[in-house]
Amino acid sequence: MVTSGSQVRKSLHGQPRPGPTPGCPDHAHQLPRPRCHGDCRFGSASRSLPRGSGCYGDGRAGRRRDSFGREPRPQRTGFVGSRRVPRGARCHGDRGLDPPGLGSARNCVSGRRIPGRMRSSLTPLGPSVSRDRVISSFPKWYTPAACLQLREHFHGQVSTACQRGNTGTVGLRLSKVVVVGDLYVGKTSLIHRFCKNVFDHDYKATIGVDFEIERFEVAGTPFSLQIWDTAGQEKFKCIASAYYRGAQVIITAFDLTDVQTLEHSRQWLEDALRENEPGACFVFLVGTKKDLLSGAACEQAEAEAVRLANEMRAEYWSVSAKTGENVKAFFSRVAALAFERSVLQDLERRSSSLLQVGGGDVIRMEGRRPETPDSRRPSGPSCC
Ligand SMILES: Nc1nc2c(ncn2[C@@H]2O[C@H](COP(=O)(O)OP(=O)(O)OP(=O)(O)O)[C@@H](O)[C@H]2O)c(=O)[nH]1
Repeated sequence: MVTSGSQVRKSLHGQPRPGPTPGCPDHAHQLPRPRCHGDCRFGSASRSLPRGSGCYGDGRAGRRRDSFGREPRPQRTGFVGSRRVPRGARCHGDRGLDPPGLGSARNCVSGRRIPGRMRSSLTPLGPSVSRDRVISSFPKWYTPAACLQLREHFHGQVSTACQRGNTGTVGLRLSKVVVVGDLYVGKTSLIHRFCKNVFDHDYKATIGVDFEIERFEVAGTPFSLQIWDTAGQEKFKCIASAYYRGAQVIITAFDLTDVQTLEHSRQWLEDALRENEPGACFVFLVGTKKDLLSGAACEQAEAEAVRLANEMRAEYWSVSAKTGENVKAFFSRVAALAFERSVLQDLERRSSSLLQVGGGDVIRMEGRRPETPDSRRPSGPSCC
């Protein structure tokens, strides 16, 4: 069940707003071309934009004005059949949408598809990412008691590949991050704190899904995360779950002050994993609203969460969207782990395609295959 654009999209006063829902294939012919004004987070004209993601940059650089000299109206970075509306707002949609994946990536100037061969040889251009999105050393875990990897430096093959600029298409692809969890736990607040550095005290329920794209520079290589915010309300679960597929990272959020939301985390993770290949996703368990707890209460909540994180084979983090505590460090860790896996997978893909000779024969491998996080992952519950 998915909402139709005209049914869900409402003005601030609750009046239906005509027009298509960006990202909806049914309205594809009516959608404006993705916009890129050179100062956007996608960078220059050669960058790919998901269809319908009207991009006016991150607000730091000059914006293009219309013919009346007006500033463009602020756009949601990735609006996909969803809208945050005041509590109690209803969703009446009933159609299915395919999440816009890489298949719909377009050249942001011409709107034409970039042929695969050409895309792989493109070097990202445009402005560099902001300083706090530059990751040069491997970001540390929150606690060694529940972490996905204890190493504090990049994998040797990844460092070498980055130094030689041999990271294939990694810099041009997006890694998908899906954030799930009960309603009101603070998923949207966490994403907005990181992507926009804002915090809103008012609760507005997410309907369906929404996404943001964040550009990083990891070990000197451009890298982007597509961060999907999903609705926690049960009645929107069927919409949100359609977007779980193809995730490289699953973030299960719970409210540190509400133990029930921690108990529900396991179910959220199961639902998200069901839509993905086994072992394909990094899993994080994130306790939100850390500012509301202190001392013994905080320690107790964290101890319970660490226990569950180990059962879920997840990395644990406590954060506060209100104060911003640990938010940047957390997403840097997510980006570094996702980047490292992407580079290793790319190396592996390229080495196996080199081994493939005409007629499908495969030459026996002489050296070691590049190690992937999956192949290194222990089978026990703790992955540290
Ligand atoms: N004190 C405090 N409040 C927070 C924090 N994060 C979120 N909140 C508040 O918690 C409420 C819910 O936050 P949201 O981000 O809308 O929650 P959500 O998980 O996205 O909710 P759904 O969209 O319904 O799934 C809002 O009133 C926020 O202001 C935090 O770190 N500290």
